[in-house]
Amino acid sequence: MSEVEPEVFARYLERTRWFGGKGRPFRVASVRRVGAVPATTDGDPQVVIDLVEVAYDDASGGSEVYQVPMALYTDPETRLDHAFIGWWEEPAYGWVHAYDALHDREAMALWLRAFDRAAGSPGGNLNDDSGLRFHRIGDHALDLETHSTLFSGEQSNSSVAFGEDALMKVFRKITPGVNPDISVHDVLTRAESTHIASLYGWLDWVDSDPASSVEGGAEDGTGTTLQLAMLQEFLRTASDGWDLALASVRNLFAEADLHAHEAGGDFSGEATRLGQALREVHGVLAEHFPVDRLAPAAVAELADAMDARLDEALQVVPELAQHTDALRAAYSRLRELEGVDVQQIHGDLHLGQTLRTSLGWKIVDFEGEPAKPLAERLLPDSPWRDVAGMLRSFDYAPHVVERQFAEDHPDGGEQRAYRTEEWAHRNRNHFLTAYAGGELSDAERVLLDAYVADKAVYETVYETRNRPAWVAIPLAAVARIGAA
Ligand SMILES: Nc1ncnc2c1ncn2[C@@H]1O[C@H](COP(=O)(O)OP(=O)(O)O)[C@@H](O)[C@H]1O
Ligand SMILES: O=P(O)(O)O[C@H]1O[C@H](CO)[C@@H](O[C@H]2O[C@H](CO)[C@@H](O)[C@H](O)[C@H]2O)[C@H](O)[C@H]1O
Repeated sequence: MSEVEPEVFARYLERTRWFGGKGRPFRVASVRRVGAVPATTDGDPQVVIDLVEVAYDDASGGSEVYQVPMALYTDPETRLDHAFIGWWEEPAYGWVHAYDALHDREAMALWLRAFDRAAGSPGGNLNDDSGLRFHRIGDHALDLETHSTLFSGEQSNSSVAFGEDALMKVFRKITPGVNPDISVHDVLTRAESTHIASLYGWLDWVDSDPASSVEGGAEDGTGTTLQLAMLQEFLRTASDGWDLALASVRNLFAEADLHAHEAGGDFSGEATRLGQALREVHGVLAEHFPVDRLAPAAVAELADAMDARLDEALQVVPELAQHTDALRAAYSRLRELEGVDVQQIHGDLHLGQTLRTSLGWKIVDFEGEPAKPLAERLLPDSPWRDVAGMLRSFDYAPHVVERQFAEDHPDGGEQRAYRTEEWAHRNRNHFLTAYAGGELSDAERVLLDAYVADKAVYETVYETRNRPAWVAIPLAAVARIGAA
């Protein structure tokens, strides 16, 4: 048990990018020490992991658990001032200064060494008395001479690159049980899929305290397993698919007289390759995870779920009200289907989850939609949900650039609007044709239309909450569904 005052963590959480409860009234209900990363020399810092339970005091209520790994030093480390959490007396170590361990190269080197030692241990597992278990798969030899660099992007988790060799993602919001990012990467890695970053290992903690009842936990006979971190191949030649798409649109806008297929930086070849990559990944997932066919009653439930999501969205985005008939009609057509094939999918696919490397496209982040409960994210779903996510992204990219251009160049709006639709249409078509391998059947079209509508509604809520200036993009898509 940690001796830290809960307020210390509350103040720290509010300062981080990854805390999902910002803006909501909350309090730290409990702090639990799960263990220490094994030190290898006397000079190493103590690296400990706490789980911080946050309880919300608003109408929605509920609670969440966040992982806070810390590097503890007896003297202040000014190089880590930006990652300072607090100072307090620890029963085992005395007075310590605590820093977020993800910012500390010394602490990260210890994690990497623990993963490395797991590779040489029986079964690829390194267990310590506290219940921390480092697992390794494959035969990649980790480069222990590298320095760690914490990614600085807007992330719901925290990723640290070890040179150009490996990437460790530390999950921040912790839900008991299997983390699909690990389980899906595990399967795709063993199946030698060429469109993902290979999994090198992961870190679990087994909660063997009988007094701690963690709901939904995966019991393995010795306790409840919580998955804390994932180590994988670092894609060193990667460019973000979203950034590449934006660059392509900018090229098109800069060449006012050219069509999308004539402009430099045409994206359609990449869209085709992305469609092929997704098809391959879905194929491997279907081979290795359960597949099922939803009977009409279950398909009706799918339509009901979309209706319910729209009902909730209307509370946040009242502008949706004028389009509800068209949206509900798109969902309702699902009820006419004789069945729907479902399997393990990505669940939250968009261009920002794709990386172009010298060896082709890679798909990352198989955790599913962050806002959904874990049990829902683990359920098989239609692959057309992923396809719809990508189609929405091909719509977003040119509209985002169009908005940026409009700020700097008030003239030429009509032509840019034409170019925007041209780019979106061209790349959606290339992606879809490559994915489907030909014309879509009527049933596939119904499924795809429903998922596209559902995703656009989700996006209106996401943008209203996170980037209100962008809500016009998905709202326009919803309006187009109404006009079709
Ligand atoms: N294996 C990898 N190699 C290099 N960059 C990666 C790799 N996996 C993810 N990324 C990049 O790291 C960032 C965060 O990854 P992501 O898995 O989406 O994290 P989160 O779950 O926090 O959203 C993204 O910019 C992504 O492009
Ligand atoms: O990447 P996350 O899993 O956190 O997904 C969330 O954030 C995404 C934005 O980063 C959001 O995606 C939406 O905006 C993208 C452009 O920034 C666009 O390409 C996507 O098509 C659009 O949905 C995603 O919806 C949200 O879940």
